[in-house]
Amino acid sequence: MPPLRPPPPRLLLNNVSCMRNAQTVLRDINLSVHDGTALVLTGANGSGKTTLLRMLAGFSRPSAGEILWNGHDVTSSGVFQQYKLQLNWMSLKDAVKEKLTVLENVQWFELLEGKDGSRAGPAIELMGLGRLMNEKARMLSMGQRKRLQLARLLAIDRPIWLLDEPSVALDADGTRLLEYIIAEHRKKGGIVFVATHLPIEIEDSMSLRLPQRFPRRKTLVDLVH
Ligand SMILES: Nc1ncnc2c1ncn2[C@@H]1O[C@H](COP(=O)(O)OP(=O)(O)OP(=O)(O)O)[C@@H](O)[C@H]1O
Repeated sequence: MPPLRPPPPRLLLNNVSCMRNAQTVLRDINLSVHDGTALVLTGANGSGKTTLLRMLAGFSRPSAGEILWNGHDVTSSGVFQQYKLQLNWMSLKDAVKEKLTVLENVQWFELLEGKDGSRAGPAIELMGLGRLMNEKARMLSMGQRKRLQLARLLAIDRPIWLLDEPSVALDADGTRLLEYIIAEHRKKGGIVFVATHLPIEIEDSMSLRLPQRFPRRKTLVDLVH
């Protein structure tokens, strides 16, 4: 019997580089990402974390190399239409509709997906916003808005999560909840990318620290130490 081959990675980054304004932001990134994987991206401000997430989302094309999903280039037009349905993107621009209630904000995303809106309530409850379900979103604090974004992730339920600074503004409880939903998502085979400056506990995660792009100059912080 021939030896069993490991399954091909769900996502493969082959020598991915990115230029911005004639400067190299990312150089030769290589990653194999299988179902259930979490990757924590760290690095100084401007090191390219969001840029990499945007490329993973297919929003921008690598200037060299390729990103393959099931062996197909994610930026090729036929593939992108399918690939984008796999993605749940969460960024600092939260796209929360201030005039809608918390519930409507989540249901609206679900309806855009062609779903019936029934997952919104349980997702909001899980994220600890049950008592605010019928409040207008403009009433929410920063951390509550973040929890609302996380409720949207849960309600839409796509396999690949691209999370840019997901724990900013969350309290300790909120961060634990975030860690919990990431763990549960991975148990179902979901893939999670997290770009962060804040500590986050994700069991068996891969980590990628992007190098500082420019030699560091002396800053005020150096002068006061
Ligand atoms: N739309 C753009 N056009 C040109 N350059 C850009 C654009 N967006 C980002 N950049 C540049 O790309 C580099 C990487 O930015 P990016 O936002 O990916 O960094 P980051 O690691 O996410 O930073 P931070 O920790 O501050 O969020 C920066 O030098 C930034 O100025």
